[in-house]
Amino acid sequence: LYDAVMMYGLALNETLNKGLDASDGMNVVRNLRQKAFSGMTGSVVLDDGGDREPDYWITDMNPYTGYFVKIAEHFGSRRHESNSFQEFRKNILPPEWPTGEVGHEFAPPDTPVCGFMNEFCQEDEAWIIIMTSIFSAIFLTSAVLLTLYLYRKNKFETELLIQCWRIAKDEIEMPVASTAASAAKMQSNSQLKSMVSFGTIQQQYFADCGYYRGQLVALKKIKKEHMQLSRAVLMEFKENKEIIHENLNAFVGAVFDPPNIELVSTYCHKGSLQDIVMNDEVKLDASFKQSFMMDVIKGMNYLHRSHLHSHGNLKSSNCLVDARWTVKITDYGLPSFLAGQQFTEDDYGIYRRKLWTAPEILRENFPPARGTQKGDVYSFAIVMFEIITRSEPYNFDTMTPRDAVNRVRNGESFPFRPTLPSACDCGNKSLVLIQSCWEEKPENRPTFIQIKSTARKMIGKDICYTPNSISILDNILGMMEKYAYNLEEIVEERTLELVEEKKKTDRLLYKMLPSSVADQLKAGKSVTPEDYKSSSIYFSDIVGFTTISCDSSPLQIVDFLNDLYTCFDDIISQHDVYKVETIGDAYMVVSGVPVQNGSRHFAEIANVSLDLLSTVTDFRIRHRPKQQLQLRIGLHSGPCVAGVVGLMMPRYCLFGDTVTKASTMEATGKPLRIHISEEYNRGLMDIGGYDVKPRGEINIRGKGFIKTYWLCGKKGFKKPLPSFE
Ligand SMILES: Nc1nc2c(ncn2[C@@H]2O[C@H](COP(=O)(O)OP(=O)(O)OP(=O)(O)O)[C@@H](O)[C@H]2O)c(=O)[nH]1
Ligand SMILES: [Mg+2]
Repeated sequence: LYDAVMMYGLALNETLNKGLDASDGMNVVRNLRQKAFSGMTGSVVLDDGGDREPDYWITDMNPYTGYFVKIAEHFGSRRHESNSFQEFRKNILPPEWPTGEVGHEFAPPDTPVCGFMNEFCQEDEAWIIIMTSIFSAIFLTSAVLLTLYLYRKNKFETELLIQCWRIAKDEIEMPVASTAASAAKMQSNSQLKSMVSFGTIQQQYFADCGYYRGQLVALKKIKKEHMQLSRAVLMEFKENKEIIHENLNAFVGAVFDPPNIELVSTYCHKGSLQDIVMNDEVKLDASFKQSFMMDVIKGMNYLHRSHLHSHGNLKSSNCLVDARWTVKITDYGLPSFLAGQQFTEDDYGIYRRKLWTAPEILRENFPPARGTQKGDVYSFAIVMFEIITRSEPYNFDTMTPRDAVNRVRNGESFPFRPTLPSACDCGNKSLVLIQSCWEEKPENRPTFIQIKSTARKMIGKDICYTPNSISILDNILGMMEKYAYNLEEIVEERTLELVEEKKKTDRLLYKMLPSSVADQLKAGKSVTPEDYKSSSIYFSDIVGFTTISCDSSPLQIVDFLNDLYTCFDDIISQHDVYKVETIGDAYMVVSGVPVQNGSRHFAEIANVSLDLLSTVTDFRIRHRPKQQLQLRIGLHSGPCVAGVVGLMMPRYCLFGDTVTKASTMEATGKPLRIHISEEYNRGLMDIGGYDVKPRGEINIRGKGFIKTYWLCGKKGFKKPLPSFE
């Protein structure tokens, strides 16, 4: 503080001496430069900038003794007076550095390489960071890719080694007897047919089948006794397992237990396309054929775009038809696995296999194991020919398969092919498509993508399908819907007819039996006999009917009785009476049964009798118009029992003495007269208004002499009646 006050005092004095304003700090500070005085801390020297040049010395700690040793001195006060460096800086001892080195030459730089604020190294560092990041990214990516590659390779190899396609023979259960029989039956229809069609084939194939994990599978025996599972074969199995498409028959796996080697694939219930198209019992319309064609095209299109690239053995026996009528192509892939089979077929069989092979492949000494895509298109043309014509490609009655194959191979000036029909139910464009597919030059044949689009257009135009729904199932469903709708209408119609018929039957039943009785019988109940306390019974008979019958033909009699009883029925329908029966010329009517009517039955029966008698007076027999019909009527009243007798032809009958007596009244009466009993007469008298005359007493067998009466008319009865004189 002393030195500071001194310094300020000197500067202030000089400012004032110069006549400057001392209240301006800058003036005072400017007079502080280049000053020297002796202060409390020694000599104080200020340089041009007003900074103090101090005197000091530097000590260094001796690491061995632990004492500080003066190694240099600095005399700031002398700095401006001396000309040589040594005069104001004096090195006493060389400095010893923390590195162990001794001497000024080992002194660390006064400024760090990258500067105190890293200002000299910034650009370099950014560059290094960028480069480091790039290299790290490249390294990391490569490492990830390498790991991925190794992982996939490892996985692939593991999968190859695991052999997930491999099936142990005992994992396949043979179908139990009934299932096997039905499976055999399912096939035998088609297979048997194929045996007939290809009568000259010596070996008949039947697909063996079994159950693998509950699924019905077809087993195909490979004709090889020894075989190594090479890497190529393993790869092929893996490839086949990965193929999944609606129109490619699923490859389930293989039994590999040499000499037993079998391929296992999903079983198709309807057999092969060959079996179906050659079976006359299977009716195929155009839509079915087109659906088959579309299925084969879709399956092949997928196969050609898959890693399998081509089929190489496309033929109708390798197009299977499943339970839903979908075609599924089979026997694809596995070229190395299938190569070298020992076929035991004869010449016929060997050449038959080649009917689907394209001419350029037939000409090759070593045909490609997988075939070619264009070769598949040729095979497809032959399959399509078989579907459309439902016949074999060539007529083997006139030529052998060997001839046919040789002619195709030789490439005649007009290439030898199956003979196409002039028209086709699937549309004539199908024929054009077939021709383009079996072109001699492979490059002129279309690809399956082109075939698919042509077929879609063709089918879309010719047939009712829309291009997006070309499926036989859609077609069948459509047909079923229509059928169901139609069926509903038919059921409705039939129900109405049934109701009408039932009404007719009911009407007939109600005519034959009292409605209460008919209802009971309809309900399946037994009819209990009913007791009636009071009823009136009418009996009538045609006088001389036997004579009339003898003189007439049966038909005339039927006509006559029909006329008469229709007329009678018409009359009785106007009264409260019930017609019980007609037996020949006898006519029986009752009142008060089956519906009781108190004592009204006396009057009802009397009225009916008078009406009938009056009608008879006018009635003319059709074939004997001059003859007067004579009716004998007897009436009686009393209790009776009514019931139904018989099960086959149930009849409503009346029983009791009243019935017998009424019949007797009729039998003992006279022509064109109404003979009534004493009991009945009493009832009539109670009602009154009837004209009744006593007949006197007559002798009735078993009853003795009884009083009887004649009913001759009724008050107010205007209809004509015969004379009772
Ligand atoms: N029902 C039914 N029959 C089949 C099945 N697989 C094959 N078949 C029948 O077995 C017969 C013989 O088949 P394969 O042994 O493959 O003989 P191929 O098809 O004539 O000739 P390649 O395939 O060349 O060996 C076929 O014609 C079919 O009728 C199937 O899943 N279900
Ligand atoms: Mg096959």
